[in-house]
Amino acid sequence: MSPPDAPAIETDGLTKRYGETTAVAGLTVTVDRGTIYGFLGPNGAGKTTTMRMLTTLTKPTSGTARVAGQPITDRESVTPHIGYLPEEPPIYDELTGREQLEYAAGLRDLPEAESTERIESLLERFDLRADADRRIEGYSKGMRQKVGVIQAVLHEPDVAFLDEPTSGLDPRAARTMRNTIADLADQEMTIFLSTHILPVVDELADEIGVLHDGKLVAQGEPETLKSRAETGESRSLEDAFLEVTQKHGGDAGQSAEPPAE
Ligand SMILES: Nc1ncnc2c1ncn2[C@@H]1O[C@H](COP(=O)(O)OP(=O)(O)OP(=O)(O)O)[C@@H](O)[C@H]1O
Repeated sequence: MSPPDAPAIETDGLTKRYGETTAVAGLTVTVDRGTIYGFLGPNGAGKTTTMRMLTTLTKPTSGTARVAGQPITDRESVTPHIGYLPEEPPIYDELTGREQLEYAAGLRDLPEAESTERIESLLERFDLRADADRRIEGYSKGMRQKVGVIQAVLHEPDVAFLDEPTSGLDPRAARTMRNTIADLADQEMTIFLSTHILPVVDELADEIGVLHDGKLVAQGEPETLKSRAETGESRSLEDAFLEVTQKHGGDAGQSAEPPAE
């Protein structure tokens, strides 16, 4: 169990360097339990590197972090508490969708009855039941994405790290994804959500952090970020994003184009 009062995520000066490149520079953030944290930033800002550190896949160069109260240096204690959907979901083409999910449940030591029930209900929810016994090699990008997300939350982790969860999904599936994320947060799961699709973050996030060149350049509730400090007048999240990433240098405008869902 994680300590009951610990924040879901707590980082202090988290830094990652690759040779001359500083991918993440002294990141200090706190994410409360049961909230949805929208993690934004232009291409190359350091979002994936941050998520890889928080999921113990990459070691920080310096700084510390705790996820579900566990230090990220202790991989074995962090892993049971987290789920991760990376940009390319780790799935086996030769398995069927259902076999892949059963395999993922097995890795998490989920009791069979519980995992069967959850797998069936998530397959149903994502409209994948009819294809669940086909091999993944024949799946579309969106179907693979659905399998990736289901396996990231199947074991009901305390914290789910989702990198572009709506990528490749048609509008109906993207809506199912957004509703699922909101439901999971209602059930006290913390969602660390990275996406370039700003309306998704605007709709879902309780708190937003904007990363630029490895540094956190803005943080707050969506409404706060959207309100202009000088006049109090509201602007779109896209305008706010462009402004904070422009102010801190770089050609943020290029990277803020929302990709098609
Ligand atoms: N394994 C690596 N070796 C060297 N440099 C790396 C490595 N991984 C990331 N970087 C560099 O670190 C910086 C941050 O990359 P990262 O992938 O974390 O950005 P991102 O915000 O996830 O970008 P995107 O939105 O394009 O996915 C980039 O300059 C990238 O080139």
